[in-house]
Amino acid sequence: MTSDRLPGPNVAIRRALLSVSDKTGLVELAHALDKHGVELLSTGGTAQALRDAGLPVRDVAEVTGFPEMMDGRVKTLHPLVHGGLLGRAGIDDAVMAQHGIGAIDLLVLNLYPFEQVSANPASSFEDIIENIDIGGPAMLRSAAKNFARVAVATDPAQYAGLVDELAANDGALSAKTRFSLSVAAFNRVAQYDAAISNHLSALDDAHAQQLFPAQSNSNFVKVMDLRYGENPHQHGAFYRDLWPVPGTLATFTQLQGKELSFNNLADADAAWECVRQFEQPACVIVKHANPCGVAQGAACGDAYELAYATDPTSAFGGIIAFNTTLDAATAKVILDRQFVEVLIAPDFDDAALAYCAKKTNVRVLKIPHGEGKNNFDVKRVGSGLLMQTSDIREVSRDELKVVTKRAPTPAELDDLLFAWRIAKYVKSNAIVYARDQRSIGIGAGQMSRVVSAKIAALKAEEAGLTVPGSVMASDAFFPFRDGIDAAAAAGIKAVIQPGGSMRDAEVIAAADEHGLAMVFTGIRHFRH
Ligand SMILES: NC(=O)c1ncn([C@@H]2O[C@H](COP(=O)(O)O)[C@@H](O)[C@H]2O)c1NC=O
Repeated sequence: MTSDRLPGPNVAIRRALLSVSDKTGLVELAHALDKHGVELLSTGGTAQALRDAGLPVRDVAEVTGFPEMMDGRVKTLHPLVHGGLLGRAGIDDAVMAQHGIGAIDLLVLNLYPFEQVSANPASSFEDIIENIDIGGPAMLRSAAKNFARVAVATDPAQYAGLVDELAANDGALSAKTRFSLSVAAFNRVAQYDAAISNHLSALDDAHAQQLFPAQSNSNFVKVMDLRYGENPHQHGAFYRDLWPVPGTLATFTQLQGKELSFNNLADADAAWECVRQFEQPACVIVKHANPCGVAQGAACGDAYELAYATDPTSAFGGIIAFNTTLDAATAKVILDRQFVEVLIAPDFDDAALAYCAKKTNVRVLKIPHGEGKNNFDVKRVGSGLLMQTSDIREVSRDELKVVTKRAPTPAELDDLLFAWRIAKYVKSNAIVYARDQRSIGIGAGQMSRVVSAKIAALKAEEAGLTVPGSVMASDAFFPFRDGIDAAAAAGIKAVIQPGGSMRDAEVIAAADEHGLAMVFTGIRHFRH
């Protein structure tokens, strides 16, 4: 049942209760209500703010006959308040009259800032507990349950719409508005309770916060239904975090193109996360969640040409991401040359967009740069959830340990770090061949490392690229010397890998035999 089919008349707003922690927009809203002749009831600090603005307001304490007490722990928890919110028109009129309960038609309420206070390391445990709002959620639930007669606003962002509707409807609110406000209120209560539960259930006996709470409660907001899931017989939808991290995929704006699919979004995430790590203009082309070409160049066009040249066959129908503004010349080259599912960039020249507009099917996503990264990564397994901190570890030059007789040259070192950054985004077992800040061959998703190395060489050969002189990155250690032997046979000159195998000595000896330079990162980047 959709909200616009909900039966029910408009409700004239005659009496409102305002009780807000965040006083943004309060006075403006109250003035609008006052203009419509609405009686204003309010709690301590809110009432004071309204009085200071010259508005007529009645204290809830006067209505209930009880003072606010226990430092605000008890203010509105009273039948004269909850009866006023919960009483049903045409059903409870007699009992309300019998007990002198006046109907409240509008609740304007936002909650104690538990999320902000609990996230602040300077907050004491007592402060955090005092910021668990009790009366607020109780009133939100009462008003939201009774949407047939009552409207409830939980966020200053809703006020302007309310004021407009009251003006257009002669001081009344529609059933559709009341229902959508009710859903928003229940959502807010669910978010709030989830935040309290997550915080408290992550505390140990000394009240120190642990990384993983004993119960994990998540809230995601639907961005869109998708045509289908990973396959056409599956259903799909895309949700974002309540507060999306700046710079991540969920902050995208689709500027043009066909409806995004489940796989488009999964691949777009891989492409964007890989490309945004580079400082120079870079391009990443992704197919089936793996980069099939990555390069840095003087400008986005150069980067694209080099990335494309790694594997033109796989690039067909790919997701192409840039970390710089896409210019018109590059847009033209791409769109004239190849079929592309999604184009991603932090910005687009107007002329580039005009060119894209000629290919109406191409999805164009703008994702503004931002510093953020998701803190946690989750994966469903059966009726369970695997949760981990995200793989956001970068390896710096000084952390690299040279383990071979020959140390990498400065140019090899640059390429090793470049290849390492790509390997992090390639499904395991991942092998990346690279030279001069461009990928030469990528072997992904194999069950054995040596086969991934062979595939990387095969890809380079198919693309007509020369392997000799390239470097190799491996996302995890080589269990045997065969991977090094295969790489040396292909002409690889330097290797970057985590190290840590039982047979490291044998692997290092193989590298020395072939005159390779090899560095250990001490960090592994499995990606499944
Ligand atoms: N205890 C109660 O009965 C109660 N009733 C409303 N509140 C909260 O008091 C706040 C507003 O307080 P004030 O108007 O005093 O600034 C709102 O965030 C509201 O959610 C209450 N506070 C906490 O539980």
